[in-house]
Amino acid sequence: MNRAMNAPAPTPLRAGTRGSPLALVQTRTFNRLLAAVPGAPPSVETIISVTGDAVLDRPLAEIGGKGLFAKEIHEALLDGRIDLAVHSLKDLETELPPGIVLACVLKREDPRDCLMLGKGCNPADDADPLACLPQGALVGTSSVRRQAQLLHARPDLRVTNFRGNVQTRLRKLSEGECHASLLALAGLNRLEMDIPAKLVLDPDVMVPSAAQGIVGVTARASDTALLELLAKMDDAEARVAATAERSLLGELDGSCRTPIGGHAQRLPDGNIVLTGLVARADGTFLLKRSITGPATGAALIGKELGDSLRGDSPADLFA
Ligand SMILES: NCc1[nH]cc(CCC(=O)O)c1CC(=O)O
Repeated sequence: MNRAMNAPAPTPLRAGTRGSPLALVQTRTFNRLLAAVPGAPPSVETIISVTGDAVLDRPLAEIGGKGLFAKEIHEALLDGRIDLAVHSLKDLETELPPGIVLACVLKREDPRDCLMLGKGCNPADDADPLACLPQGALVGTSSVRRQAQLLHARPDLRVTNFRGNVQTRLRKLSEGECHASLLALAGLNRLEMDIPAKLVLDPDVMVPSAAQGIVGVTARASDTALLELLAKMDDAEARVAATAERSLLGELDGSCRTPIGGHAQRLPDGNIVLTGLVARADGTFLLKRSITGPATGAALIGKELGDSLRGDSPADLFA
């Protein structure tokens, strides 16, 4: 029997995604990885337009934070308009709506933040990477986490709200609207974008956001066959880091106005070290702590570190 002629083609999976260039690249990467799983149906992208993408003139924290990007996508999943959704995991709330699960995470891109440098900034100094920013420099970022760490290290700096894509930022830098801008290296790498002058900041200079650089895929909890398929795509290393970092974030329960960082790394002995950070947006308070433990206890480690950071931070930083 000729299967190609008689068997119906498998129904393609509808992969929900935001329409931004980064979201589309990530979704296409997912589709390509899925196609390599034996027996998997094809997956086609379905763009869901979300509120967060339409409002560019105000900081995310002000217009409603993380939930803003995912809400419409969760609804599409629960309505059955899509079968799964591909997200930047750092933009996904730690507690997913009932009926939705984090089905798999993909191999992590570089989790570090990077400075896009404009006129007057010279990446030179080895000992102090931030020394490339001139005294009193104006830095564009809409992230309270990046702002807090910057101002804590360099109280002379000034921060201005800055969102938008890389091209917009490059233009603003070249027009002298500010001296430098901060963004996630993972985004640049995924878009295969190089920028004229940049400085990558190590996590001990700038603690990244929980799950930065990790793509996460959500699906309906009831869709057991699909969950089984997606589980085959789960990257164990990224899963451990995501579990530790998101558990830390969940325990801290900050509003999105609270600067919080979380970064897990694997040690040569197999344990993980999780670094967490809580700060005040103006940099006047900053607490950073690390904890080590077994990868199998990633969720517990995150919870313990979150507890400890919260216990020693001003209460008004938390919801
Ligand atoms: N908050 C927006 C966002 N969500 C994910 C990324 C980059 C990719 C990633 O971190 O996985 C970015 C851009 C940025 O923070 O510069």
